[in-house]
Amino acid sequence: MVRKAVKDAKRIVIKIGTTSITYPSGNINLRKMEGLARIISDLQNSGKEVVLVSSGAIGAGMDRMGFMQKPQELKEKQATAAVGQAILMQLYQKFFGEYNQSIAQILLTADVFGSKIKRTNTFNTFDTLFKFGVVPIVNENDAISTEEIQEECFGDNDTLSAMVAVLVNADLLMILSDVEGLYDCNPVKNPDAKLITYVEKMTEDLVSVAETTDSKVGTGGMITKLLASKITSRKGIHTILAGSKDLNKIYDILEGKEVGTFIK
Ligand SMILES: Nc1ncnc2c1ncn2[C@@H]1O[C@H](COP(=O)(O)OP(=O)(O)O)[C@@H](O)[C@H]1O
Ligand SMILES: N[C@@H](CCC(=O)OP(=O)(O)O)C(=O)O
Repeated sequence: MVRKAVKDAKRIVIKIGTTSITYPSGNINLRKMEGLARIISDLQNSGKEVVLVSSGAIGAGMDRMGFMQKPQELKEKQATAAVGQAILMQLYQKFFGEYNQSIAQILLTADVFGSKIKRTNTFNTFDTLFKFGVVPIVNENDAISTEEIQEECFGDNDTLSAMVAVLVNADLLMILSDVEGLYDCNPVKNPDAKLITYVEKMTEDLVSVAETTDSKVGTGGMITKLLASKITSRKGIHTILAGSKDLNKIYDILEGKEVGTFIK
């Protein structure tokens, strides 16, 4: 029933993780990026306003530089992200361009959210892009911002997507990943894991079933997705955690169907 609220969502933040837009080999999953561009362009045509928060800069950079593992040194990670971010935007430009959908790149750093002036300026940019019908594509500015890619810091694009959802007064945050939603235990390790379809309130018990990730490219795993949903819930924004395997499910979600995990 509560999923009906999703049907009315006009302004939507969609976050896609590295594991979704790369193959396990590390190569870029062009079909996934292309599908995402087609569906988002179609949603725009239907009158929705979509922000895409896309990870994958480090993954795409690793692919281009021929790295099999994430570089260990911070400066190497940053350089890899700088290479990869340009590749990501080149591909998005191509795929969105096929549907005549304009896109914009917004690279954010954590300090933006802590400063009223920067927040206002950033909001004004988003708002103007919405007015022009442009899809903003957001990532952290990894080349200069150490918070996100340094191991000992707790920054990631799940949290970033929630902060963007709050900043732009979104109606819905959709976090797409390689798993279909929140399970009662890590489904990658437990084949019997059960999908939790509805969360009224994020409790400590639920957070405790979430683990990080064993992926070579993902950051934060399920923990950061749940923490992100806490940020949005506080502002009355619903979050859906769903799988990216079949991107057409984005339509089902927006029709109020029971897909993934709905977090009130
Ligand atoms: N309780 C859980 N339910 C679902 N996924 C979980 C859970 N605990 C840990 N995970 C892990 O979270 C991973 C998704 O996070 P991550 O690898 O960071 O993806 P992304 O790149 O999409 O952000 C899954 O592959 C899974 O291994
Ligand atoms: N900003 C980084 C991604 C960080 C991140 O949170 O990654 P992910 O867990 O794949 O969403 C990048 O573009 O590589």
